[in-house]
Amino acid sequence: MSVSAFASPQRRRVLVFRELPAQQLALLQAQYEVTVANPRLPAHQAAFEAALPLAEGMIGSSVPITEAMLDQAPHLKVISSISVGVDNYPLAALRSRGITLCHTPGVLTETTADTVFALIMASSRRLVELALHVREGHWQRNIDESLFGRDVHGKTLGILGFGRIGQALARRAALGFNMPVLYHARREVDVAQQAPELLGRVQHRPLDEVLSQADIVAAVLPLTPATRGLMNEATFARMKPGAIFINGARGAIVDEAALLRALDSGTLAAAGLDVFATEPLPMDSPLRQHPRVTALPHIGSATHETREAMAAMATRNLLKALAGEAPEGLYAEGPEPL
Ligand SMILES: NC(=O)c1ccc[n+]([C@@H]2O[C@H](COP(=O)([O-])OP(=O)(O)OC[C@H]3O[C@@H](n4cnc5c(N)ncnc54)[C@H](O)[C@@H]3O)[C@@H](O)[C@H]2O)c1
Ligand SMILES: O=C(O)[C@H](O)CO
Repeated sequence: MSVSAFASPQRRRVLVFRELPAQQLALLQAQYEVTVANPRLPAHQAAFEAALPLAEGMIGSSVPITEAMLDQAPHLKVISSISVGVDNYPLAALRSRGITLCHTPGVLTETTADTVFALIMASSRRLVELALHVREGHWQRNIDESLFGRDVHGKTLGILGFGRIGQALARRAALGFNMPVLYHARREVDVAQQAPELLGRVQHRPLDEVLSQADIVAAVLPLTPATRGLMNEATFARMKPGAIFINGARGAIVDEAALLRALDSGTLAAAGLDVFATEPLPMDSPLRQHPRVTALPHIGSATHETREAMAAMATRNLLKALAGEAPEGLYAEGPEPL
């Protein structure tokens, strides 16, 4: 991606802070003067900062937007995130400044649930480890039980967060793999109304019960002040000995040092992680080499189809919100603030 600006003083300005497909970029350029500058790239930082003072709209993802940036952007009206998670945005500051936040719920739900289920399979059946066993030439005779995995079908799945992705994950587990599902969420879901196919197959339980009864626990809830560090020394200690932990949410919901201790003490048999406290995962992170960790580079929604759908939705959101119309992906905090 190159830093680019298309000068025309009278046009309203939009700042694209992460790569956008050409088709979406063209839609923006047809109406607005567009600067493309990703502040995570040193070569783009100056252009990003220079674009803030006149920007009315911003679109992108994976960049923490700070109050200091908002201070530099007095004309900003809309931020359109190419993500469903909104933990990169200072929600209270946006609210108090009257800046609209949009996101991309729904279009990535099924793909992210696929990724989380893939991590469940990979961690339980040791798929990555055993594929490397073959690739690295260690398959010289039939494997013995030291390389056996654990069944997934029929095991109890605990889901932390039972919104769009949690319910899509429950469908895969309950309907496809005959797994009883326990879930922990801020409130009980009316399954008969919202997910009738899961009636009788999922149960809302307090966190402690989900942790102590599930064979596999998968986190798919947002990162908020209430969920930061949710999985820590005490909560890992409540999990079944030999259980498996999967994180498809955000890295910071986990105390990674406590996770490593739970793996090394034998409390956890394995962990499957798509997200980390620091991304990309630092070279010296022990999670990178741990034999019982399957680590992915934050690919929950990373398919061609889904990333295109997210970019298209985020672009529509930005155009609508800047036109003063109601965008499909308006981020609205629920009755309980995050
Ligand atoms: N790994 C990835 O690439 C990837 C992709 C998409 C989404 N995500 C993450 O998944 C999250 C969930 O997405 P979604 O579309 O299912 O959201 P959603 O809003 O539909 O569902 C969130 C669920 O979490 C629950 N929850 C919220 N705060 C809670 C708390 N303090 N305690 C217990 N439960 C709580 C809610 O009650 C709800 O059931 C996103 O916010 C994002 O961080 C990750
Ligand atoms: O929140 C999301 O949409 C995913 O994590 C992709 O960034």
